[in-house]
Amino acid sequence: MAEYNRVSECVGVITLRNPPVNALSAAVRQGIVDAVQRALSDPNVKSVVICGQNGIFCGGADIKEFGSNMTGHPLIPMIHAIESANKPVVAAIEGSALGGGLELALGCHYRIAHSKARLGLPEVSLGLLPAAGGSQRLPRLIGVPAALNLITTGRHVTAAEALQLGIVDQVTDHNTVDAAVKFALSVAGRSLDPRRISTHPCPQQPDLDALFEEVMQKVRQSARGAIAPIACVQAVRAAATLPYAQGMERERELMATLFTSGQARALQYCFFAERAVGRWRMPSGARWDTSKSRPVHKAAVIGLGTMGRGITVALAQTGLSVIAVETQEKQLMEAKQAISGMLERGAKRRGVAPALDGVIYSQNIQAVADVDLVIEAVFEDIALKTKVFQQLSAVCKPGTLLCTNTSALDVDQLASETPNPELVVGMHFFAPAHVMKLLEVVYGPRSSPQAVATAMQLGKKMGKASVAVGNCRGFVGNRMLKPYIEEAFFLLEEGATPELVDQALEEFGFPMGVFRMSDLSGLDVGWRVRKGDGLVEPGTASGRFARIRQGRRYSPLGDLLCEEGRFGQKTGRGWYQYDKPGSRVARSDPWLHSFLGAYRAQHGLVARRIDHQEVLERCLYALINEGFHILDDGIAAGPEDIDVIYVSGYGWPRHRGGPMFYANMVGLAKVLERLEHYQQLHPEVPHLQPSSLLRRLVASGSPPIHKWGEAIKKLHSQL
Ligand SMILES: CC/C=C\CC(=O)SCCNC(=O)CCNC(=O)[C@H](O)C(C)(C)COP(=O)(O)OP(=O)(O)OC[C@H]1O[C@@H](n2cnc3c(N)ncnc32)[C@H](O)[C@@H]1OP(=O)(O)O
Repeated sequence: MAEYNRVSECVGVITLRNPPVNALSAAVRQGIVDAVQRALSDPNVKSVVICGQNGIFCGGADIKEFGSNMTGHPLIPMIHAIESANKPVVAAIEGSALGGGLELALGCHYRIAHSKARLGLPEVSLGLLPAAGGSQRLPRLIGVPAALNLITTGRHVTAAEALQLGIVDQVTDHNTVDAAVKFALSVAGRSLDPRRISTHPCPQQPDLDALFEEVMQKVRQSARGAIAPIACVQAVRAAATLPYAQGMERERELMATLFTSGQARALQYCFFAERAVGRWRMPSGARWDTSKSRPVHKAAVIGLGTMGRGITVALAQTGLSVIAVETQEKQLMEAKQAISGMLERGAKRRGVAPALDGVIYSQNIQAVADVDLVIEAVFEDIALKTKVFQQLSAVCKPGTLLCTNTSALDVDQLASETPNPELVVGMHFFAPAHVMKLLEVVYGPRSSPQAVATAMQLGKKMGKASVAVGNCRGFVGNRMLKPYIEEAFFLLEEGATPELVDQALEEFGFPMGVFRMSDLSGLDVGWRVRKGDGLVEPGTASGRFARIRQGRRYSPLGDLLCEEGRFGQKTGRGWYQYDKPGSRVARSDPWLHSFLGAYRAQHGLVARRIDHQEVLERCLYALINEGFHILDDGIAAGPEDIDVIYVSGYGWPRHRGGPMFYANMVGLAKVLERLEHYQQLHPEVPHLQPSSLLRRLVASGSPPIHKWGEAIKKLHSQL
């Protein structure tokens, strides 16, 4: 797992071999220890180079080992042995040096990086801190402010930035191992004392206390309940204020707390879940590894409203050539200006040239005749979308993939209106489409595996967390959101306020509670949908029966606010009040509170005290319950798909892993018991009726989340 060779007579080269990322598994650690010993005891060897096979130095500790009892040679003494070696050790960094990989490099006396290499300490994103001495060595090497920035954000830096910060000693465009060997030869015999980072004091920093206070405040604010960023600040503070050995002790204590925390488990689950969703599969048996995607060189976007503009930008930024179509000249000109601005700002941020020439604007749908893929993003209206799809079928060359950007419409119905339904898939983007990470790729029963593979591949190219899901009302994300929002409305009827509900959800970790979010996205959006569903009734009927519609409990609160013209931020009034239309700072609104009081009186509802626990259980367990229905229906292939959707697109706190992971952490039996409890209290609310899959999983002993797939298969085969 670590190969040892002698080159140029006197340089020992240690190559980490553990594909795909040369993670520091127990076998690799042992291999390094043995090879270092061999090099140091060989009198012919004057210096040592450590590198990784296949163009990647090291992706860090083996995250898979974290879930088990870690055995084997520990990382810290291994790195210490390298740093205290009496022969120079040079790290030859190609590809990535991340986490434990960079900590290993920091234990070396010199670091040479390829110009395309990326370096970082991303442990914080796994709920950890760089606890193989990284939190103590990096501040000593590059100073406290820069180290705090890297360690608390986990961001990766380019080789150029690493050189500027002083993390690496040299950057090369050529063969990195050759450069490192040459370098190792040149430094053989030099004193190593100044090169042992752990022996350096931290560079002096004026106003250290003020700096730490400021950073801690910033981190607490952005962490939204995550504990690792705070521990990272504490560890760097130890580096700045304590001798190395004591700093290491503090690093160890902080790591022990993080390591056993549920948050680290949740974040590591997210890491693997994000990769697992790329290995999509459909109920038909089609899979990612047996379905070939089609090349997409040229794409088109139809409809340049907010979504179409964002999608055009996302496509153009991947280097694709894009035809952007809008039939009205004025709208086309406005869109062109807006898209160019977005491309320019994006390019400036990324330090590249804007892809302005990549977009061709047209009023004529004929312009898309030779594209490989079209994304239709016209208004959310099935008749309009059908018309556009029929036009596209007539205009596009044979085999062009037709994608619809819809958040709720029936993808299969749309497909059935075209001569080639196998070429149709949904691509549900989230606004703003060039920023938001999530993409639901929606397949209907007739979508071909190739169409799904192509949309998934395109999503990956756009840097999206792309999740393949089946076709149903609301797909996965919005379908689960419905019971969540309905429960929040019911809680208001029963005595809660928007402030109380939002506070409970924001303390849980959502960036915005349900009512602040509703004010941001516009109350009229849901109103329109409810009207379409025939749920909105005019008038002021009172009593319980006025709140039973289509056989189930219904809260008209949102409709009543819309009737008052309260659409949220855009009108300056919604569940909260705002200084003026478009303003973002939500303030409590006395009008709303008296409105709720009058509403309850009208309907004979007596307000009761509702606590945060009830808010969380009612809103979150209703949402999770729908997740179980979705799994049972085969709309999502596994819990990971649902969790990636919620973490990437719906603000579910990442350190809680996603709704299905959270249910697993809370305990399925507990979730079931609370749903049964609330269902007894509210029998007219079907979404509180526990899903049969949840019941069956509990009855089969609540298997851990990574075994749900097997359990679901077994349970289905028994039906
Ligand atoms: C005492 C504690 C000391 C140290 C703590 C640590 O070091 S924690 C680990 C810190 N390292 C990281 O967080 C890096 C994680 N990996 C990545 O960011 C990327 O994988 C990387 C290295 C940039 C490569 O990206 P790429 O897009 O090329 O590949 P991909 O992400 O799809 O990964 C390929 C497969 O490798 C698996 N993998 C990646 N890193 C690790 C790892 N550190 N341990 C175990 N496995 C890892 C990844 O899961 C992929 O496999 P798959 O089967 O598809 O899940």
